[in-house]
Amino acid sequence: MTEQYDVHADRAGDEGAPKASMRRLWDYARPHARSLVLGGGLALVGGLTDLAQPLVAKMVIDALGEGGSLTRPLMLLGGLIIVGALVAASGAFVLERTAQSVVLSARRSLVGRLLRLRVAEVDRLKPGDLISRVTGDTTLLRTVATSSVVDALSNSLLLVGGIVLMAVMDLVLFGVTFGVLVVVGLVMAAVLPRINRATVAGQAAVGEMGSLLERVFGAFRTVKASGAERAESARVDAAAEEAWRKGVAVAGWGAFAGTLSWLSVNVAFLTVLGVGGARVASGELEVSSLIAFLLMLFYLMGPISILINAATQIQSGLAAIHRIDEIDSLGSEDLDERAEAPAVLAAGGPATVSFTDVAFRYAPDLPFVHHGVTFEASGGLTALVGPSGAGKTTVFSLLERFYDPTGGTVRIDGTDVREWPLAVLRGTIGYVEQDAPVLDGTLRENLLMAAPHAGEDDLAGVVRRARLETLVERLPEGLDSRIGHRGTTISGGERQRVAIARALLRRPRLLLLDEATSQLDAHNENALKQVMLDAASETSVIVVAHRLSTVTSADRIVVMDAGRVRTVGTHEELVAADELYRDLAASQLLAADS
Ligand SMILES: Nc1ncnc2c1ncn2[C@@H]1O[C@H](COP(=O)(O)OP(=O)(O)OP(=O)(O)O)[C@@H](O)[C@H]1O
Repeated sequence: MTEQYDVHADRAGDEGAPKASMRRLWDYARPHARSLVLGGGLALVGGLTDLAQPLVAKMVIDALGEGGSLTRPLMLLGGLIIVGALVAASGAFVLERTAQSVVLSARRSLVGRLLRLRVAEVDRLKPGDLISRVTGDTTLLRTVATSSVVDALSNSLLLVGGIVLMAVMDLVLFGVTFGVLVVVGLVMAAVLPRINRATVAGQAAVGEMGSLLERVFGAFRTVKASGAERAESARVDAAAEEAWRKGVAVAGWGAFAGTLSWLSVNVAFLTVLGVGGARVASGELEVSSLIAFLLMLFYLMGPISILINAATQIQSGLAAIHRIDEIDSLGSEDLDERAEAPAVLAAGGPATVSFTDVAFRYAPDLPFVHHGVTFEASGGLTALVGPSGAGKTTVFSLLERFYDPTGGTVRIDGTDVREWPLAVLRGTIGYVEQDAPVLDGTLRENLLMAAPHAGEDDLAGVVRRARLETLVERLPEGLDSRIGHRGTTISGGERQRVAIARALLRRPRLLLLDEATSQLDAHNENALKQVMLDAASETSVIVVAHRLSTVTSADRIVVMDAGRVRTVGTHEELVAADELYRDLAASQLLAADS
């Protein structure tokens, strides 16, 4: 499925310049406008004091020439330097703090969006790449949305200020300098898009590395058992190398732009020195004016290189925003927990479920999985049985609204699930997935995940109902023991009962239980059967049963085959009347029990 991924890390680099605009950059910066203005203002004042230094230096030289006192101009120069440094440092701190805040809000909003993505979207994505967007791409925003924008604005002002002063000082020398600046501008216009493209491709390669690592750690034992460490690490290496290549390209273009502008200013310096020297010799220009002009030219090297640097960083920021914004274009869920449930849904007691002519496929380019599924389940224990791939687990996904049907209607308590507020719908259902995942953390955290406010009595109750007492006793710190990454320290059967206890703690009106195919021994199987029957006495339970032995006493058994409901009945009725069920029962040595 991952092949269809269209927010595709590795393709982003081929798409030309990212579409994110300066306006989007401003969207990130706007909430911090006040700190930006403060930080930028301080930085600008710091810069202006620098700008004033050549003028004061001219005063010093003039005073020297006229034999006047040096004390005042020198004190003025020293004061300017100290005040300028202090003001510039405060500005830098305010801007850096704001930059961190921009990253924080970008991360918060991105994480919020990611967790609300529709399951169908996540099916197509590479989680490792998504993680790199939250961790890596947001980091690129750090300086861009603040310092770089401020640098670009303030140094443009300083540059313009410097140019105007130069024009006032001497028009001929100004003409020479201006010509050089035009050349620098043209070079930058050619280089920036290249930096932009290389940055996007570099970030995409970093995302690809994340995806590959996630793939390895998702099946770590299999990778080891297959002796595939070397091959897998070669894949990650290749992505890392691609990131390196693009990073080097960015560095290369950046260095080229920087050097060229530096060279140009030096050429301008020499030309101004030559032309200016000739004009001083002919008496058209004072020596102090030439020195001040040259100082101004050198001073302008600062704003020019900062501008070039800012422009380069802004390209990286735009590339990051492009990747972050791609998440926005994906389908997300409305999980408004304050949404009101229709009156009928507020009812208690076991929920009723009905599927009416439901057709469904996972994606438009995939074949149909359900071809008109119709059945009802109200209270008690309902079992879904049938060959692998018949579409049983898909029934649960449609009830949870992980996906919406392509045709037909899924109803709970007579109301189309699409009309339920999503949070209310999922609050009504307890869902135990087939591989019953547990999250890294303590047993208690795992149980309380779906019902954080449940009390100790409720907790003890579900531990008892899910037959978890022995596990709790065995674990060194009872409920507060860590059960590890993916439940590595507990058995498959225990994991499943932990998942059931978690689901029961939510007091669901409908419990969906996808039975594991192979994890249970006879003891665990019997325990599971008892847990299911207990739960079915107070709520509706639907179980996808791979072992008929666990569901022979179900109130109704729905036999599914190739995306259709073949028949519905009790175990005895089906053994008598349905050939497929009889075969399934016979293959599991159950027919004789009936
Ligand atoms: N997320 C998905 N994207 C695309 N196809 C899927 C997805 N999940 C399941 N399928 C396909 O849908 C079909 C039905 O899958 P489903 O899991 O509902 O069957 P099942 O009856 O529960 O099978 P099993 O008994 O093996 O668990 C299968 O062919 C499967 O490959």
